[in-house]
Amino acid sequence: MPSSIGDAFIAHPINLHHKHQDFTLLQEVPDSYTWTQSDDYPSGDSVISESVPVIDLNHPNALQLIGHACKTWGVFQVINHNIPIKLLDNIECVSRSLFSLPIQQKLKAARSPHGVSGYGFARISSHFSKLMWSEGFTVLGSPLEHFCKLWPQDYSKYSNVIEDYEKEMKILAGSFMWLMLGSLGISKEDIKWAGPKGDFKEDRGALQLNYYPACPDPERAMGLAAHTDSTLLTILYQNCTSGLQVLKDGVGWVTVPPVHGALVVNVGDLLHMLSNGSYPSVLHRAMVNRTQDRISVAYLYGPPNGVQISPLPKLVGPCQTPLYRPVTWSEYLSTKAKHFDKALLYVKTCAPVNGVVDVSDHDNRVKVV
Ligand SMILES: C=C1C[C@]23C[C@H]1CC[C@H]2[C@@]12CCC[C@@](C)(C(=O)O1)[C@H]2[C@@H]3C(=O)O
Ligand SMILES: O=C(O)CCC(=O)C(=O)O
Ligand SMILES: [Fe+2]
Repeated sequence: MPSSIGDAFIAHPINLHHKHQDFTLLQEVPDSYTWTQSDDYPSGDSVISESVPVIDLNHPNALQLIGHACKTWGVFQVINHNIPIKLLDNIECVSRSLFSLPIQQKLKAARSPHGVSGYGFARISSHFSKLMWSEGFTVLGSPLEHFCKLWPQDYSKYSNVIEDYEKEMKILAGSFMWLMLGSLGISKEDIKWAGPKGDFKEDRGALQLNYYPACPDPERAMGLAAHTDSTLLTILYQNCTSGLQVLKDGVGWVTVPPVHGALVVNVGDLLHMLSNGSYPSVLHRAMVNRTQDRISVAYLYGPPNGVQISPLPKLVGPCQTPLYRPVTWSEYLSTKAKHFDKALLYVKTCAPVNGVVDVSDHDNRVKVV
């Protein structure tokens, strides 16, 4: 099993046989980018009767509001988070500069099939037969190695912004951990790996820059297909073009409108496990726009290498068994790379008895039949 997230995909490299596209040359959506219902394409319009909560972190009841949003939606937007608007502007500028480089230049920093960092299709692309109308750049740790290839002259001004952003996001993500878990009655003593000061100093994150070019036929294209994040939590900055949608049980796809200066926070699969299923990891996707391009930056936050995530004992009733078995982040990423939307089933302690899933006898895992 992989021991760090940089190794998580070694056993499951992505081998896409499609060439990278220069979207600016496309006057129409090619067949390989045309999604239909059977490709998991969105049916109908998104719902506007309900909206994802926008929470002011200075509100006296912020903790309760966050807890409620996590339980009912698995996602919320936050304002007054103390991240300077200037830094959000700067990360958007760096992303725009990167994606507007010529395709040959971007490919110099291409992600390797078994790697995490670099330029390329979203990792989940290998689970779909159609291509997504987007480009991505993933940063794990320092962006220097790749940025030297993209901008041989002035890589440091770009990498400084990324490093500042990563630093701020890491601190913010640590605070969200306590806010999201605090509302479930979890305190600093309950999580040993939070470190002696409870500041989650050792935890780590990856940064995903996403670019969605304007699309001549947005109804038939998909920016980023529906997925849950394999994280504890994700903090997303989206620019002023809408595109993010979340699926709410019994309601449908709901657009998360950009709110100036706000950040979107969503529950990932690992926090869902830690909460013993109380918090859903929200299914989300990104749609594209006919006239405007769109940029988003996701900070994907997870536990340190080697730490096993399992339901917190306080959240498992005295007569219950925990819903999930312990897994490290890299083990889970590897399971996700192989089984995608079935990954959570594979880490369940027992299979549902509805006949969809069967317990395999030889490796003690769940087999989907
Ligand atoms: C730490 C992570 C989390 C990853 C894999 C790895 C690096 C890149 C992340 C994303 C970012 C884009 C959506 C996603 C679904 C994808 O394709 O790559 C994410 C995935 C996950 O959350 O599973
Ligand atoms: O672009 C968006 O709004 C969503 C991006 C996303 O889901 C991701 O990077 O994991
Ligand atoms: Fe996501």
